[in-house]
Amino acid sequence: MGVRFAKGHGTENDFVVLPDPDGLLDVTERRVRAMCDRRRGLGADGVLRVVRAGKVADAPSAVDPDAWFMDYRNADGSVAEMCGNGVRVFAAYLVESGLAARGRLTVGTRAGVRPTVVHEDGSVTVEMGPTRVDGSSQATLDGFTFPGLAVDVGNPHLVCATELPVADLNLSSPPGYDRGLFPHGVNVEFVNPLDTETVRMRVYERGVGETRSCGTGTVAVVAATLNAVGERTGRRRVLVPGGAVDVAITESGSTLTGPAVIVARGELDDVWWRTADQD
Ligand SMILES: N[C@@H](CCC[C@H](N)C(=O)O)C(=O)O
Repeated sequence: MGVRFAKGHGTENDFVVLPDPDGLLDVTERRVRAMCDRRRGLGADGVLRVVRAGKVADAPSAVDPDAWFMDYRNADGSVAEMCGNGVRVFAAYLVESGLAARGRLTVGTRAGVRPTVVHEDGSVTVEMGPTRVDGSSQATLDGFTFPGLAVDVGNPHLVCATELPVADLNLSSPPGYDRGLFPHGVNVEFVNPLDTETVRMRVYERGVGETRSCGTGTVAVVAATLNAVGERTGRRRVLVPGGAVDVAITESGSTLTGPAVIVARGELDDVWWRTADQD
């Protein structure tokens, strides 16, 4: 019997979903890298293990041990605190698999509890928690320097608004950043504010590379965009290469609304799973 999986995406930020309610799977860094590899594996930006919080050693104590926990890994095998698009796909998976009813449900993450609503049209709203603007910094890319704002959304972001069209940037190699300020790495967003309702963004994700969307990144971008015009609350539509999401920043937190799609379900070959840990 192979290892069950599903494949899903949220605005083309794609994930392998691994159902493992009792925490029995040994999801090693090597296996994550192999699953996410687009040639020798299934191909994905990350892995979402679906497990009861009580079975996860580093789940925060605020998460009910019986709650579903999103054990998120980046494509390079590293663990990250939060993944906004991942929570939408995770919630859609729970509903489509009969593990939770459509409507309100709660997802545990390393950044804390994320209340979520799966809507009738398949879109998902996630309460993303508070955002924290941590001050100025800068990124470098292709010989250019981009002033930016550090924003924490449970995971670290550096948001760089620029007049250069983001579509023209070369994100084939990682942007440089201040390693003193971001000792554990950072997700870097490049942003063109378009009008008072819309911004366009591209992202280079820590542990992955350029992705077609980053949910926590879109929230960081809206927090930084509002900060730049002296506002603490507001909403924006964020255009990403993989589609569009809607973000609201309120006095008490933030929400992210966007699509979530389950593409396929299947089984990883047993021999492949065993050998994937040996490379
Ligand atoms: N794609 C995600 C963010 C995933 C984690 C990130 N790469 C990190 O290391 O912090 C999202 O949708 O938020």
